[in-house]
Amino acid sequence: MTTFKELGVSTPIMKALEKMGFEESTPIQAETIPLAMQGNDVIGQAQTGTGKTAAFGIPMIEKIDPKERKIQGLIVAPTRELAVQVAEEINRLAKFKGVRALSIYGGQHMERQIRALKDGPHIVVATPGRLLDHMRRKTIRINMVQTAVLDEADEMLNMGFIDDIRDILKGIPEERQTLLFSATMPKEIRDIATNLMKSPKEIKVKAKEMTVENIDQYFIEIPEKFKFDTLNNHLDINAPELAIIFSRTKKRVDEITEGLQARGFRAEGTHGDLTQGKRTSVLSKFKSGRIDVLVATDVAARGLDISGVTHVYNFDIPQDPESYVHRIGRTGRAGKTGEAISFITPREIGHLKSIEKVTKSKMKRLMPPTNQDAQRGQQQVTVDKLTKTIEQKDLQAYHETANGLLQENDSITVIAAALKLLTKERRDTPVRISSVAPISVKGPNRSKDNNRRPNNKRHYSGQRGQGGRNQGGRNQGGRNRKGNYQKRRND
Ligand SMILES: Nc1ncnc2c1ncn2[C@@H]1O[C@H](COP(=O)(O)OP(=O)(O)OP(=O)(O)O)[C@@H](O)[C@H]1O
Ligand SMILES: [Mg+2]
Repeated sequence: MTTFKELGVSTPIMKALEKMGFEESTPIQAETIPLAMQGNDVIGQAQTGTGKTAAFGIPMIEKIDPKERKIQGLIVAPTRELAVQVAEEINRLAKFKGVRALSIYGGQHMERQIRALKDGPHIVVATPGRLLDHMRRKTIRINMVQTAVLDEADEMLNMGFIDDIRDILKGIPEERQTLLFSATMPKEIRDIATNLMKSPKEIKVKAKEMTVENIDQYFIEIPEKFKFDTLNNHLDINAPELAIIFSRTKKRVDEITEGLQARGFRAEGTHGDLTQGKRTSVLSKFKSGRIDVLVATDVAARGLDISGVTHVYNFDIPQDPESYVHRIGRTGRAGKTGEAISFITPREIGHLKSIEKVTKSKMKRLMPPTNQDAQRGQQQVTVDKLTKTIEQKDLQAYHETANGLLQENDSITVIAAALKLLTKERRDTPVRISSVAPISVKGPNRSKDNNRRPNNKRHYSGQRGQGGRNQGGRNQGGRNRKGNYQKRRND
């Protein structure tokens, strides 16, 4: 392991790193920082949650002259939440150098942003659409930018942001340095990226698997109509500290959220149709633990770093293996462990295999828990809580009352009553989730909801459902689907 000092990081940033509790660099940081500080263009690929933000953030901050009140660094990120988060991390890193980062994104008041831009930030973190808006209105000056970063580069290039990115980069001096980062980088996307850069150095942190090994990956084969109750049972058994449930459509996100609330969970949903204010407030409630379950579309799949996320559920399996990697990467970050559980309908088993092939990791099969399992699981959660309290040994004040109770009842009854009181009441409010077609290779365009462009060049050909009705055996299904997956990549 390499220390940041060994990487040539300057004193003010060292001070910030110490405050942030970063003792050693992560592999992507150890490889990127020196190369980027020498001025190289870099394509950096490393698993989710391994510190890519600081890997590009530190060399960017190092190059900035704090006395020059002009935008010298520009970071482009695919979602608003991510832009905010990256700006926060940059500000933490840059605090003692007097360098300031500002996030700008759609859905926020233009006037307020313009005022904030006039305040002279050194670094701007922006979503592509809003940044272009400012460029066209000439309310942002990026002609002094020396370093440009595309975070989640493949995501932005993949679905039609390529022209936007090109337009953005055209506004920046040619002698700029360009850094491009993501946990996934399909070859074709990397080729596009390379065209935007000057003989980039490629850093790929060697890993056997695309996913980090501290995430335990499971799948449950389950027909569509049983998914919700299975999710309910699973949440009861696992009692996650924080869980994210990914679903394919905004409508299903709303329905799952309402269903979970009706069953007594503290859950809220987020997707691209909500106002920015709502999205921000849901996320901050989740971060602070005021809700335990976040239901989301892929808008929350990329880059979000929320500590305490112990479980990720794919209520619907995503179309792309890359999306799978990013979704499950919301847990198991910075060396912590996590669990990812994907619900697969029987027709989607082939798709599961194709995801496993690309990610080079295996999901273990879990049997769907029964209601009885859930009940037992819930009681276990209570028992664990009781045991913890017993271990704390601070119970003297209750002894007399306890004795009194035991004189009138037998101990089993008393404990059973305590367990009952402490166990979350299971509700069986009926919940109906409208159905969706299973993922099929020749399925519809992948429905993401962050400002996809209509001129999306990558699309699935064929009719909805065809591939999914492939009745071939599991392996055959996998082969077919993989074949189609590759076709999509090449079209
Ligand atoms: N050297 C380090 N030591 C300890 N913690 C670190 C270090 N570098 C980064 N972290 C922390 O690890 C977490 C994940 O970092 P970050 O969000 O940059 O990951 P990422 O690689 O960009 O992941 P993703 O692919 O999901 O975007 C953050 O909470 C960050 O503060
Ligand atoms: Mg990131």
